[in-house]
Amino acid sequence: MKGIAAQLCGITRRFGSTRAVDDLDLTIEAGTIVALLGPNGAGKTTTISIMLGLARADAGTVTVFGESAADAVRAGRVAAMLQDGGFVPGSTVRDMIELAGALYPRPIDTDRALSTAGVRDLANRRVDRLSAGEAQGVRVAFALAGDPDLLVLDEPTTAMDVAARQQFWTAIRGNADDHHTVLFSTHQLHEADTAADRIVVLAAGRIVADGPPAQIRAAAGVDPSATLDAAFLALTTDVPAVDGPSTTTQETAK
Ligand SMILES: Nc1ncnc2c1ncn2[C@@H]1O[C@H](COP(=O)(O)OP(=O)(O)OP(=O)(O)O)[C@@H](O)[C@H]1O
Repeated sequence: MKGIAAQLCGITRRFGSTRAVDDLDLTIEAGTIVALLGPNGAGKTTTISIMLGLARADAGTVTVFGESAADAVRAGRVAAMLQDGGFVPGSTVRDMIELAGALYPRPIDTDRALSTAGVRDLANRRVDRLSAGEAQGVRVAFALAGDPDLLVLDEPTTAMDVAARQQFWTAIRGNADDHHTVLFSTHQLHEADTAADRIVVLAAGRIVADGPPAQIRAAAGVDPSATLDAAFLALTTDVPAVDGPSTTTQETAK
């Protein structure tokens, strides 16, 4: 299944005078792993929230597998792992993953989701007794359980230790094929460098570079052997924000 997983055209979202996302065009091809990078406040979470239908755009259109984000989510084609995703208190990890699978038309086996996410040993643990890194792993299993066509991950490895991060990226790469598309945001740029087919760099709500890691370095004018951090800083430092007219101020996009 090649084709377009998600398409954002002319997306703008303002919070008061801040343009969190500013006339953004982004097409994500099916079967690719795409990293969304940007400094704090660049608009990554807002973009992801709009793509998932969790926040509205002030302007522009979003389609996911050719339909509205809400319809794609309802059809079980999209799953997300968000920064603050919570669990049902008192339930076990296994309960949560079974619940996640039950929400989707073609769930994978619960043990497979747990193993892929590296949390099988935690299956009988209560979710309110997990460490922060363990909880991240369980969120990964939760997102994988429905075998979604598009997996959206907002800063997925935050709080994971080195071994858990390695296992996570092995699982994500192993899961990516023509049928599985992954979009993730991260501040761990080396992870984007090694895991992503394509990197989209946002600053002040706009795309300032887009392409495979080598193209990002070239766009930044840094040496091909330079770290992605160096390219990122060259691309995103001192990008001016564009102020927009005041509209919504309190609405939640996170
Ligand atoms: N609910 C909200 N109300 C007001 N302003 C908001 C809201 N959500 C986001 N913003 C603002 O929109 C801009 C983009 O925020 P967003 O959370 O999308 O950035 P981000 O790239 O995900 O940042 P981070 O890396 O810190 O998570 C920021 O200036 C932020 O302060």
